[in-house]
Formats: sequence, structure tokens, C-alpha cells
Amino acid sequence: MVLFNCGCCNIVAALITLVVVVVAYFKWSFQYWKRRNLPNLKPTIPWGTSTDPFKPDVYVGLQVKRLYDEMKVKGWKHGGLFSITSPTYLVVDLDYLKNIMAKDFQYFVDRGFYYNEKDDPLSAHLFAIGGQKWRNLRTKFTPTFTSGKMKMMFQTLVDCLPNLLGKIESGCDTQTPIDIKEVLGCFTTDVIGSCAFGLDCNTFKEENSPFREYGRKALQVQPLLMLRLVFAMLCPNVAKRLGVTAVPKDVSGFFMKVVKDTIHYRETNKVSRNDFLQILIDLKNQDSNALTIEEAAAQCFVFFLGGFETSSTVMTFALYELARNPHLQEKVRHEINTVLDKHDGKITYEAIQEMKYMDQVINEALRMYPPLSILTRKCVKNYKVPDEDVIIEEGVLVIIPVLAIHYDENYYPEPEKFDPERFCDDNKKARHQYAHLPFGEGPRLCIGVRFGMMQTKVGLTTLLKHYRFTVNGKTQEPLKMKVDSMITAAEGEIWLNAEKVKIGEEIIASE
Ligand code: HEM
Repeated sequence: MVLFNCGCCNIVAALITLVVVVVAYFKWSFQYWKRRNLPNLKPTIPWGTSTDPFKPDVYVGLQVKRLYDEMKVKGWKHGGLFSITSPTYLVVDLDYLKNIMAKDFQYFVDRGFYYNEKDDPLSAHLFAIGGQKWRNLRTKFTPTFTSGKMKMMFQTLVDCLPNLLGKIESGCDTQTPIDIKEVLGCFTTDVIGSCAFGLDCNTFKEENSPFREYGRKALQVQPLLMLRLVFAMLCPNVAKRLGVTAVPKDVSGFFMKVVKDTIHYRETNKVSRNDFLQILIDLKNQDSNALTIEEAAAQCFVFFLGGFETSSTVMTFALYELARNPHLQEKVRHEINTVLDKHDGKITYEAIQEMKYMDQVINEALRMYPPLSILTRKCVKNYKVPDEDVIIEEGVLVIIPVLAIHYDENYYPEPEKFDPERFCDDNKKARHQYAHLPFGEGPRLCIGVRFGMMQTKVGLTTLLKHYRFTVNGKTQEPLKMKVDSMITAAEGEIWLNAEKVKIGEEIIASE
């Protein structure tokens, strides 16, 4: 009995000691920013200033917006946060942001994403890798996205339009509402499948096309996967030694096989096409050290992921807002018809470049619904914040609050209102350049910005030329954003009604 009591006492004492040590460690860690003269928001055990990953109530952009708003109210230009116990830095002031993203970029070359080249070669893509390796790859790929190359791919993109129109037409004929997010997801999957892999992904014909399924799966955020990635980002070396992977095994198996088979087919049959994969094959064959087949596959994978969901998101939200604002929809349609009339009614690369109001509409949709609602940078060498007595130490993750900036009333009065006039030349000039960050900024700016804009404009032009859209009552309004998606997306479907625009029936836009 005495022995049992002693054993129990020992266990209890050990547990109490453990709790005390853990709590003391958290308390000590939470002093990090104070010790470095930077104010920080109040952290709590165990998640620090982050939201409990098992119970997120809003999506990540809004979680960070809350932190940004709290700092802004306190008049801070920047401030400290804690991801569990890891110090994280949030930038509020746009000049500080410009320093980090562009002027002092050499301190913030990396994004801090986890990748594992050995066990998960598909994860070592341009978005995730850092340092010199990133510089080398970025230099190699920049010529892939010039306007000349975009022009070359334009026809491949236009060839995907009939399937899109066919889908809307069938909804129109049967007067059934259209799940626009799904339809546009199929369209951009077809486009990027064709432009990145040179393949017909068959997404409109095959309901569960593997490209669509695996693409969707690659972008889903499950709490356990998220936790694994947070751990891997905080301790990348340990994670790599443990063989932690970032891309789900089945997803990586599928894409790796598609790329290997396609390269094999083209090389054996001496086939060449105007697409991203061909540019990668040519690079690989120029010099055997330039690119391995795994590296080529990883880049194709990121072009695929970067290309389909971002652009379909922008198109979906732009159409939704235009459906809610019929006078703005008529104004874009008027521009489309005026420009296309000058180009024999054809959607050409040159015609698309002339559509300035369309640009404004897309930019406003990107402001309200940026597909990436936050961005990150990782400090790679100690950095003194100009005019402040603060050092950001190597290894600290920097959070760029894209959504929060896009909804800051100082830059955009009535931020909830869809108003493309915010992006007319005069209004754009009057605003800080870093107040609009849908494609990021600085040397790590989205490499596919031209392709993304081209694809979005072509899709919207063809749809708005032929159909007039209104919101169907089945849509759950106000829209609520999905909490478990890396890319901004509405919870549930966005249902639109489409009605054919009759020739000569176009309403002249009145403002
Ligand atoms: C509307 C469409 C798109 C949006 C809104 C978008 C947005 C972004 C953003 C915000 C970043 C991060 C920039 C930063 O950290 O400063 C990024 C990076 C990237 N995007 Fe896009 N993107 C789009 C289309 C595309 C397309 C079509 C491709 C490829 C075909 C692509 C490929 C990439 C790649 C590879 C990176 C990493 C670049 C690097 O780190 O060097 N994106 N994109």
C-alpha cells in the first residue's frame, strides 16, 4: 500500500513537473518579441496567436485579417505573432512590405514552404523551393511566360472554348441553373491540361476525370495534413529525415506517371507541341544537368495547380458579382462587342489586350476574392527593419496579409462593394502599389500572371458575349468562404442562370 502510494506520488509529481516545464517553455517562448523590441499580440497556450487548426471558424485570410485589424487599431506598422511557440512576423505598413518583397528581397528569398526532394520529388517545385536553386529555376522558366509564348499558346486555349460553351448552352436550353464554379473548374482544367501536358483532360465529358479529382485533392486542407505541414515547416530538417511528404502519395503517383508517359511518348514518336511540357523537355535535352525528369514533372505539377484553380476562382467570383450587378455586366458586354467588332468578331490575342474595362472587373474580383488570401516569406539572414530598432532573425516566417490589405478602408472605401472603377488608371495611380497583391510582388511574383489573366479574360469574354447571367435563388447568400481550402472558395455551389444574348439586343451600358 505504501509502495503503491509512493508510485502514484511519483507519477503525479512527474506529471506536475512536466506540465510546469511545458508551461514555462511556452511562457519563455512567448517573450521572444518582447526581448526584440517588437510589440506582439497576446498568445495563448497551445496555438500561440494562431487559430486552433482543428476548429477553424473562418478561412485563413480572415484569420489573419483579424490579427491585422487588431494591430492596425493599435497603430502598429508591424508586429509579432506566434505559430504555437514559433515567432512569426506580420507586416501592416505597405512601405515595410515593399522592402520585404522587393527592395530587401535578398533577406526574404524563400517562401518557407516545406518540400522533400528525395521522398516526394513533386513537392520540389518553383513555388516551394528557395535559395540559389529557386533563382536558377526561375531564370530558366521566365522565358516560358513571355508574351510571345502566350501568343503561341493562345490557339490551344481557344480550342477549349467549344466544350465550355456547350455546357452553358445545355443549361440554357433546359433552363436549369448552372454550378458555375464546377463548370469553370472543368474549363481551366482542360486549358491547363492542354497547355501544361498537351493532353485532353476530358473534364466536361468524364464526370470524375482523374485530372479534376487529383487536382482538387492536391489543394484540400485536412487538419491532420495541415498539422503535418506546420510541423514540417517549423522543423524541415527533422521532417525530411522522417520522410514527411507534402503531396499526397496517390496525387504524386498520378502526376508523375502522366508526365513520364507523355515525355516518353513524345520522345519516342518525335512529337512536338506548343505547350509548357515541350519547353521543359527542350530544357531537359539541352543539357543533362539542366533539369531531371522529376524536376520537369514537379514544374508541370505546379503549373497545373497554379493554373486551374486560381483562374477558375477569379472567373467564378467575377461572374457572380456581374450577375449581382447587371449594369456592370452590360458595361463589360458593351466593351466586348465593341472590341470584337474591330477584330472581325474573333477572340484574338490582340483583341483581349484591348479590353481595359474587363481588366478592371477582373482586378476588382481579385481584390475581393484573392485566390491566395495570405502569402509568406522566410527570413534567410538577420534583417534590421529600416528606421526601427528591430531585427528579424534568420528563420522567422513573415506573413503578408493579402486579404486584410484588400479590405482595408484606408485603401478601399466600402470594401464590401464590388466597384471596378477602383481600378481605372487615375484611381490606380493614386493608391500604393502594394495595396493590390493578388499575384504577389517582387522577384517572387506569380510567374504565370500573363497566362492567368489571358485565360480568365478569354473565358469571361466568350461567356459574356453569348450569355447574360443572373444569380439563381439556390445560391446560399451572403457567400461564406470554405475554411478547408488553400485557395479562396465559396462554401457550397454558386448557381447562376444563363440566358442567351440575342444579336442586336445588347443594352448600351448606362452608368
Ligand atoms: C488568376 C490566376 C493566378 C493567380 C491569382 C496567381 C497567384 C499567385 C500568387 C499570389 C503567387 C505568389 C506570389 C508571391 O509570393 O509574391 C503565385 C506564384 C506562382 N504562380 Fe500563380 N497565380 C495565377 C495563375 C498562375 C498560372 C496560370 C501559373 C502557371 C501556369 C502559375 C504559377 C505560379 C508559380 C510557379 C508560382 C511560384 C513563383 C515563384 O515562386 O517563383 N500561377 N501565383
